[in-house]
Amino acid sequence: MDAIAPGLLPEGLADRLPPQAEASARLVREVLDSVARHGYRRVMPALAEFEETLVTRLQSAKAEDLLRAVDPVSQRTLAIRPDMTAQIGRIAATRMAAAPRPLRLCYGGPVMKLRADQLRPERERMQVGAEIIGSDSVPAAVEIVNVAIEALQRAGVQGITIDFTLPDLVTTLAEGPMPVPPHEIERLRARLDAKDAGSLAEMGVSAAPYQALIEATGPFHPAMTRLEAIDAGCANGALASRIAALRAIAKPIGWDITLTLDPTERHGFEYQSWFGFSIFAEGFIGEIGRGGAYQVARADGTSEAAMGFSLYPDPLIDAGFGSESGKRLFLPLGHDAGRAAELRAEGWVTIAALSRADDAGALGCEAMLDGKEITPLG
Ligand SMILES: N[C@@H](Cc1c[nH]c[nH+]1)C(=O)O
Repeated sequence: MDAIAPGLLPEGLADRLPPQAEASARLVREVLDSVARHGYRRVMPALAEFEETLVTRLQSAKAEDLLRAVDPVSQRTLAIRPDMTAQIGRIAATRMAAAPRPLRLCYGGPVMKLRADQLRPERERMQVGAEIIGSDSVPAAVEIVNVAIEALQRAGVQGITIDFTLPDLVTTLAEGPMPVPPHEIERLRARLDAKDAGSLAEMGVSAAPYQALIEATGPFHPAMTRLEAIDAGCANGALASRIAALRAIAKPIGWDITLTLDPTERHGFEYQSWFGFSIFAEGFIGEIGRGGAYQVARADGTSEAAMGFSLYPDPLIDAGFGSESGKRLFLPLGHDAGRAAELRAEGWVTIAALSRADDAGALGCEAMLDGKEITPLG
């Protein structure tokens, strides 16, 4: 094998340099501060854990999608977390099993996937989010969606779109009022993913009623009207409670947020149940966040309802969110340390000379301390 060039990182991994490293930390901080005001308390799950505990807790990550290694210490396979929600579930089901419900927790940190996806080449991503453990009710969904929106808006994100989905919709219909043989469901879902009405028709009579679901996609209100028509027709009222829930979740959302519906969307919703949502922001390709209802498995075989959201803020950071350009002041050799401390307290960033060779301009300073005075640099 050839030697690795110095500074080369594996595909999909990258360092964050100034000023983005600081911007990333600031943005994560802003989101966490915003959710903390709603009573979410921070946990810091471990960076890696036993593969089986990550895979089984939510049926989320499939083992082959995890970055794994055999731990020489425990002789077991460890995996780097691909999604902190599963870890929050583990913590809630074990060490915080006795904590009162609903349990509100939040988190922020890097996660790692084995493979990049088509839209995002990076494998390591920052994830920040909040989870309610102990409820997946409509009020829990209302809170989670609104807390996510508020956190993004406080961070300055505009042009937010929330796309609602019903992750278990197809299974519910296929097992109930719109029956499809179990071995056909996957094929049906793939064709719905492709929004290909023609290929659905080719699947035969049992798949035909599903064509209407393709039409129930797009701006929220017209799409909901179409979903209601499906419910009144071939779904035989099986969706009534879901439709009412979606309307209740949508109701308090501000007019400045665009709402859409994509009832059969399942990409990224591997473990969510009756409700899911994706978050988009104007000018960004792909989602910047996602959330929904799910179940956390407990050791005794029972499960607990939960609801949460995760944001993936890296594209925002690349676009300049979170950056704050502090004014940089050069402190020459022998400067007045007391005055410099005062100026730092006023918000200046000070760069102290270590030798006569240090160049204020090259070090990015816009001013210099001259006695007690600030002198702008040309
Ligand atoms: N962790 C999920 C989103 C989520 C949080 N809570 C529930 N769902 C994801 O990143 O896709």
